Amino acid sequence: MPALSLGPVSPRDLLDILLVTTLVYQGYKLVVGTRAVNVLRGILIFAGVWGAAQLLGLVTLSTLLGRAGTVGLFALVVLFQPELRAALERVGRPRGREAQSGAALQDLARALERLAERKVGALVAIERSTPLGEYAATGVRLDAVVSAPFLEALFARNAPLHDGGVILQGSRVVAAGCLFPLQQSDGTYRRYGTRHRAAIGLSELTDAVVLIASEERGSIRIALGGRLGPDLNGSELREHLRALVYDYGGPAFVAPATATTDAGRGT
Ligand SMILES: Nc1ncnc2c1ncn2[C@@H]1O[C@H](COP(=O)(O)OP(=O)(O)OP(=O)(O)O)[C@@H](O)[C@H]1O
Repeated sequence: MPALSLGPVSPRDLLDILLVTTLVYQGYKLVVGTRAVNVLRGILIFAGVWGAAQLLGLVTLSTLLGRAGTVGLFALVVLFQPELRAALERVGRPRGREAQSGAALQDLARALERLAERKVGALVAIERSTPLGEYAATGVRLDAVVSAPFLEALFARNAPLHDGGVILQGSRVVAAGCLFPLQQSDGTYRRYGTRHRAAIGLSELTDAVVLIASEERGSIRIALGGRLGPDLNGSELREHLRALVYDYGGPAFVAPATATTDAGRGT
């Protein structure tokens, strides 16, 4: 059997390979940490079965999967419109935006602690890689330095912007009174109230770190990657904020290992 010859590899081929590799890696970075990663896995399985059907000459199956794939592509664009918009926004965003300062996180933790102690409900989303601009647009735009008294004032009962969520970008409060998407993909968190489900919902669609101070239970929790973490005390909250936000180097984050479900409700 003659040896397989690939011919000479030109600098243009190398550039081509390099660009495709970069494109695939950047694509991976865009979807990791969002619900799109599961869909990507589904697409790869689908493509695998389709490829195998073609190799084995299973004409009916491969035709069927081919047609379904074309329709599926359009369905994906409709289903993942928010993620696609966020991804394009992220690609076009200028680099070098303000980093999250340790002092802002300390203030945030202090505010959450005080609010939870007094059983005042609060919902705060910290932007990481996925831009939260579309959610900020549902509330009132602000551009304020993060400080504990300011955050406490925002969520104070009867304050005009206490309803809805606050969005932090770097060490600035960029919006308040924002509407987050409610979690609804499965029944795991159905028994939670809307504040918790809004936090889980946003964390499912983006890689934001979402903090909740519960009005009912006086507890603090973090929603991340579509999961709700356990109750946290002040020092645990600071530790999590340091790891998830301050030391955060990219989109590959780890969801809280001790995430709880309905079983944790009311404990
Ligand atoms: N989609 C949403 N986006 C942002 N905030 C929301 C959304 N839905 C509800 N909220 C906030 O949650 C509040 C209602 O919280 P609710 O008591 O239903 O939830 P909960 O999860 O039980 O929270 P808590 O433990 O604090 O009572 C609303 O007043 C509003 O401030």
